[in-house]
Amino acid sequence: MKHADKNKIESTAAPLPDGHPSVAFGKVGVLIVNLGTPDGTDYTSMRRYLREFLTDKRVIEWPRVLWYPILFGIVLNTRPGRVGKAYESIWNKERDESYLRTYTRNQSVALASSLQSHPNVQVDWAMRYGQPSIKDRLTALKDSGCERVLIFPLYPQYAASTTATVNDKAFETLQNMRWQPALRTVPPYHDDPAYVSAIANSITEHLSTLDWEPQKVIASFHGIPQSYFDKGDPYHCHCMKTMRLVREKLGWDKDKLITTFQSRFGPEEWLQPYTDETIEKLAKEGVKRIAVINPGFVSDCLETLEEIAGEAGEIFHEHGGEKFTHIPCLNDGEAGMQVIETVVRRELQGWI
Ligand SMILES: C=CC1=C(C)c2cc3[nH]c(cc4nc(cc5[nH]c(cc1n2)c(C)c5CCC(=O)O)C(CCC(=O)O)=C4C)c(C)c3C=C
Ligand SMILES: [Fe+2]
Ligand SMILES: [Fe+2]
Repeated sequence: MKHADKNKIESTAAPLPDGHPSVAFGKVGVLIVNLGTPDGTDYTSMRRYLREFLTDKRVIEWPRVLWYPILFGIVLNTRPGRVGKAYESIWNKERDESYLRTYTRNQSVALASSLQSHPNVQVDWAMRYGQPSIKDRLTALKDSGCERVLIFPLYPQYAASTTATVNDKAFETLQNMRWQPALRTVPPYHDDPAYVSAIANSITEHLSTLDWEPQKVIASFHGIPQSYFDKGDPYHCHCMKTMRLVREKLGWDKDKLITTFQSRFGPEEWLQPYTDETIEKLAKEGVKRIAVINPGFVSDCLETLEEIAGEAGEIFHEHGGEKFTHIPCLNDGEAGMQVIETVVRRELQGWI
């Protein structure tokens, strides 16, 4: 037996004695998890989703006594209607769901297919907020015989408000299990050569489809409050490292590829430079052609389709910009699946 085979799950069990409860075993689970999404764009669905999201202490770290009166008194009364309209504009009407859900499901199906040569591996998907929940899918994997489960938070750059809260939820689910599966969590892969190449290639491939060349390419990441960074969150460093590597891969200089942060929420200062302000400034300075990419988002969603492809494009045009293009996320395409499969195969080493 090769060294790496020692940890593999062998199904050499004898038949169960009479009266013994039936047990499923011998499998390895992979659970890919993205942020979440409302079930519908109506007020009730939006409120339920935002409530689950915005009561997460990993997302809003303010003391509850200060935050809850604002959340329940103002935010959850005003935001569901406004954000519901934004979701409506990017809703996948064919499936009556958000694209984030569509892409995440497709990624799970494609990953399962690429791991077909390992029949004991079972792939599933979940959302941190909304459905399908981490609790339900992790329990289903365990019940179907997964003795080992790899949790894959679909965020290349680690942030406590994304990666850690997925892992927290998975471990919280285990707290209620008598017979827990062994759990592994996927580390950030912001500097993985497969990911860096996929982002660099997606830029060059997209630009080759245009009959114009952008003067600037903006890499816009979701922001976090500056105070989270000051407390030690590595997110900013991960974003900056990703973009240094992408720039090196492309052989571009610093002026051509700019890193910015979007999606501010609340009155605090967030990571800077802000995407909207940068785009406005560039347009005012006379830059006429830009492209924007969202390397931190594995799948297109509200934040990329509405906030960037929609709103950011409008800001650019309003202030004198002429040509604007949004470079799509890797989604469930071949290059994106190559990244997901590479990371999963590496993290499953010793288990398959
Ligand atoms: C303080 C609040 C928030 C922090 C911190 C935050 C971090 C963060 N979020 C993502 C990825 C996504 N966020 C999305 C939507 C979204 N984010 C917040 C707030 C914070 N995010 C809110 C309130 C919302 C909902 C929309 C809204 O009300 O504005 C999404 C899109 C989901 C979809 O269904 O399309 C993603 C994805 C990251 C990566 C991140 C920290 C690094
Ligand atoms: Fe967010
Ligand atoms: Fe740093």
